[in-house]
Amino acid sequence: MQQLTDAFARKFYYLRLSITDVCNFRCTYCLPDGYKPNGHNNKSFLSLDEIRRVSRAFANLGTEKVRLTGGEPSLRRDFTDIIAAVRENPQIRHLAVTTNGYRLARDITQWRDAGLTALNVSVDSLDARQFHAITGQDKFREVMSGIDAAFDAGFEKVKVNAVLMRDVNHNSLQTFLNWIKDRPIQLRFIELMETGDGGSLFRKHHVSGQVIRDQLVQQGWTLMGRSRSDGPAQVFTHPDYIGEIGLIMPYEKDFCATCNRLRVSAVGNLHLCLFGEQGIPLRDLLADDQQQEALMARIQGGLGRKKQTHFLHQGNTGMTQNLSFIGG
Ligand SMILES: Nc1nc2c(ncn2[C@@H]2O[C@H](COP(=O)(O)OP(=O)(O)OP(=O)(O)O)[C@@H](O)[C@H]2O)c(=O)[nH]1
Ligand SMILES: C[S@@+](CC[C@H](N)C(=O)[O-])C[C@H]1O[C@@H](n2cnc3c(N)ncnc32)[C@H](O)[C@@H]1O
Ligand code: SF4
Ligand code: SF4
Repeated sequence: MQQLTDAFARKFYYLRLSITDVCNFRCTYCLPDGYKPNGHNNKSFLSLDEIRRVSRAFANLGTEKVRLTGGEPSLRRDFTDIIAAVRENPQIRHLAVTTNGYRLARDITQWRDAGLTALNVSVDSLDARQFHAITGQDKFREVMSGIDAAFDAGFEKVKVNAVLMRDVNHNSLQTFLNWIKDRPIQLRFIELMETGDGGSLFRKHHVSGQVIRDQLVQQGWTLMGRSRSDGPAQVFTHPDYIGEIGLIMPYEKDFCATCNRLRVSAVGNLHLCLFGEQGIPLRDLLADDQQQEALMARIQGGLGRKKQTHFLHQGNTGMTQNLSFIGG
């Protein structure tokens, strides 16, 4: 087996697999007008067998972690079967999902039993009204009980994502800190990223994670190390807190130097970067088991075209209109 490696000697251990574009939330920074079908109907998202084949190919190329994302991945009726199918590969030791949390309370035990090992939930505000205003859904309490249900189901840690927005939640650090003081939650502030649809929101609300980092350091938080299949967050800990704080700062210098992940969209295109071009079609090689070698060769070959960084500083968001179609 040859580990996936690009022209800049970065190695790829982590696949982010989108399984649907559909979402039931309308987050202001992602799908402010809600999900609109984009030329393909729901049936055209990767089938369970196609997901099985693509995850097998990546597993054989050294992938040790897969994240299921979307749209809202838990909207797939076969979501539990998808978890089990990806876990058929023993090389994939970590299987995570990123979710808006609306199905957690009902289904998390089932997902864990099927082989889910890690959970990231998006919660931009701890104020129910503000949560509603940001997501378009009055479901703060349901999502909170979903997180409790995850601990009850045996998850030792839950990661929570909050998109950092000026004049929305950028002054809420203390509220989040109080929340994680006695809870094993890694609360991550994600810098708002510009997308094709989100230019004006970005200009209005983008704020650097530096404002949070300065406060953390001042209060005695310290930076932890990262392992090879971790996401890009800088993670901080503090002796008085059970929880942790993560900062995802894609505009910071050298953010892309440690890129360790590739993406496959819900229609089966390989994306070399979150802000890249159209993607390399894999789907014609996912129809049966006979084409695994060709599939692996195409993934490996495509990787040669991966660029060193994103081009967000130049205002170039690639073809990424919003993050729902590729899963962030
Ligand atoms: N620019 C950029 N942003 C990323 C990248 N990976 C993750 N992000 C951002 O971080 C958000 C949160 O990612 P998650 O899905 O929670 O997972 P993660 O933090 O990457 O990974 P884990 O460490 O596995 O939990 C994504 O939705 C993106 O907004 C990346 O490679 N590039
Ligand atoms: C696209 S969503 C998909 C999974 C699921 N629907 C959810 O919201 O967790 C993945 C992550 O992307 C983040 N995200 C979406 N648009 C973003 C943007 N413009 N800038 C930064 N993060 C964004 C969301 O907050 C969420 O944590
Ligand atoms: S961030 Fe997630 S929950 Fe919010 S609209 Fe986008 S895909 Fe849906
Ligand atoms: S922006 Fe692109 S190159 Fe940079 S870390 Fe993210 S996926 Fe990798």
